[in-house]
Amino acid sequence: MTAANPVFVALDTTEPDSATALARTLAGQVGGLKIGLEYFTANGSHGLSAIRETGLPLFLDLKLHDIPNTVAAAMRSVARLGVSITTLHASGGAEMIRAAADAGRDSAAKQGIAPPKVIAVTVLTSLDQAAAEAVGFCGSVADQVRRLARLAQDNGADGIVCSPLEIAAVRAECGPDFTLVVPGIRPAWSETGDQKRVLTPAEARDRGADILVIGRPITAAADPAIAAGRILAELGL
Ligand SMILES: O=C(O)c1cc(=O)[nH]c(=O)n1[C@@H]1O[C@H](COP(=O)(O)O)[C@@H](O)[C@H]1O
Repeated sequence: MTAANPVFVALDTTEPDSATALARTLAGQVGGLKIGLEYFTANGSHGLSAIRETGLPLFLDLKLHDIPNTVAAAMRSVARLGVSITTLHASGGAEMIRAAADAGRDSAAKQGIAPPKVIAVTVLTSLDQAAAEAVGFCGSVADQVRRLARLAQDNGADGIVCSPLEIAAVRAECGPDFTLVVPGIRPAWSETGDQKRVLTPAEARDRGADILVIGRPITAAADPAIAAGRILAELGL
């Protein structure tokens, strides 16, 4: 179930003007726009209006992680914003995931709008094996991702976030209809930065990613439209 254009660009900035300008510049090239903590904490839900005008699907990446009652309440508000995708941390546990997924669907239904896909973050792509062990994850990162993917699917999440390296393991565990959102995407010509578990856009797509989340390789490029065009060409789009 790979989207026609799987590229979602991460508009990681606090500035509404630059986010909007970038969104307009890239609107004809990408499949969607991701707004994260950096932007949302600075601008709140009002900051979404101008970006929404591009007409592209919005992915509101807040990575909720708290007790079930708190996350469910936050998810009710997120679901009223009319975004297509949102995130929580799978490590918040079964009850938290279930409460959030149910709350999002109920809240959207009351508004008569489609619910956001609830996507559970497994092991952040900025963690390598040693860093994952240091926070107490046991076994290999791939095993931990697979375990959290199973927990997420069993408790009503629509999909997960994982690095490109775990796509095959999660597909085998969760099947073809579970949405795999994949950051840690680095074209051969771009810097890795703080990302640890990375592959190129084409490698991630070929392994079965549904959504490729790409930030700095596009947004920090001298010309973001040219960088996006290069990535689309590598994907054959
Ligand atoms: O949930 C996410 O989107 C996410 C999860 C994860 O494990 N790793 C990760 O990088 N992300 C997000 O994906 C984007 C990656 O940006 P770049 O590293 O600039 O391509 C950022 O907005 C991160 O917040």
